[in-house]
Amino acid sequence: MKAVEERKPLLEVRDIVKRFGGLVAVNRVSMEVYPGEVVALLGDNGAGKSTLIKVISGVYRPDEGRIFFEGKEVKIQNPMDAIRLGIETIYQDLALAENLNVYSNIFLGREKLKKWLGLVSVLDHDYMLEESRKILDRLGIEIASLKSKIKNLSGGQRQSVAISRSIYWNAKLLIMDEPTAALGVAEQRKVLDLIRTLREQGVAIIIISHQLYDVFQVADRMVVLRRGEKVGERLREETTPEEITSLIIGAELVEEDRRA
Ligand SMILES: Nc1ncnc2c1ncn2[C@@H]1O[C@H](COP(=O)(O)OP(=O)(O)OP(=O)(O)O)[C@@H](O)[C@H]1O
Repeated sequence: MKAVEERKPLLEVRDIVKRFGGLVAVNRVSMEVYPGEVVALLGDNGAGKSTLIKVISGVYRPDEGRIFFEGKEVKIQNPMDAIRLGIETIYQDLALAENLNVYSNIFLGREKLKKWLGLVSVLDHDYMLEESRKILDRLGIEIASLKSKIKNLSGGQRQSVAISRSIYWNAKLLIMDEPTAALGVAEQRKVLDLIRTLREQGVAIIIISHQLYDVFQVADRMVVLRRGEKVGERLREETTPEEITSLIIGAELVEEDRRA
C-alpha cells in the first residue's frame, strides 16, 4: 500500500457547495488528492461528479467552500486559472482538432515559432515534431507517424494525444471524465496502462468512471458521491466492488464512515 498519508496533498477541496437554483448539486464535499495518486470519483447519474470536477477545473465557481493547491489556498475563477495551476481536464470530446496532425494538436494554441531568414516568424515544425515524439516516448505511447491527422487515429490514440498535450504543458493534476467509456477492450487496457505510467511519474489523477472493473485496476482511492454528498471514501485495498456498488446505490448497511 502506498504511504500517501504522510505526504502533503496536491489538491484539497474543503466543504464545496454548488447549487443550481434550488438544487444542491454538490453538498459540502471535501476530498484530497496526493501527488502520484489516482482517485476515482464514483456515483450514480446525477450524483454530482461532473459538477465537482467542473468546480475544480474552473468551469463553475463554488457557492461555498475552499480549494487548496500545493498547500496554498487558491481561487479558481475560470478554466485558465486551473490550467495555470497545472490542473488539466480531459473531457470526453478531448478537444482535439480533427484535421490537424498529432504534433500540431500537442502545440495547439501554443505553437512554437522560429525566425525565417532572420525576418518573418514561421512555425517550427521540426521542434514541435521532436518535442511531441519525446513526450509520447516518455509516456510509452505508440503512434507511428506524428504527422497523421487526428481523424485517422483510433479512439485510444486520440485519448493519449490529449493526455500527452496536458502532460507536455506541465499538468500536475489530470482530471479524466470517463476515459475508457467509448473504447474497445484492447484500447481500454492501453489507457489504463497510460494512467499507471502517469502515476509512476508523479502525476495526480482524478478519474470519473462508471466502469468499476477499470476503477479497481487503477485507482488508489475511491470517493463515492450520492445526491451531491460524499457517502464514502475507501482505499482500494480495503474495499470490494460489492461494497462500492452498495455505497453508490445507497445500501444503508455499509454506509458507516470508516474514517470516523
Ligand atoms: N448546469 C446545470 N444546471 C442545472 N442543474 C444542473 C446543471 N448541471 C448539473 N445539474 C444537476 O446537478 C446534479 C448533479 O449533476 P452532475 O452532472 O454533476 O452529476 P454526475 O454525477 O456527473 O452524473 P452523470 O454520471 O450522469 O454525469 C443533477 O441533479 C443535475 O441535474
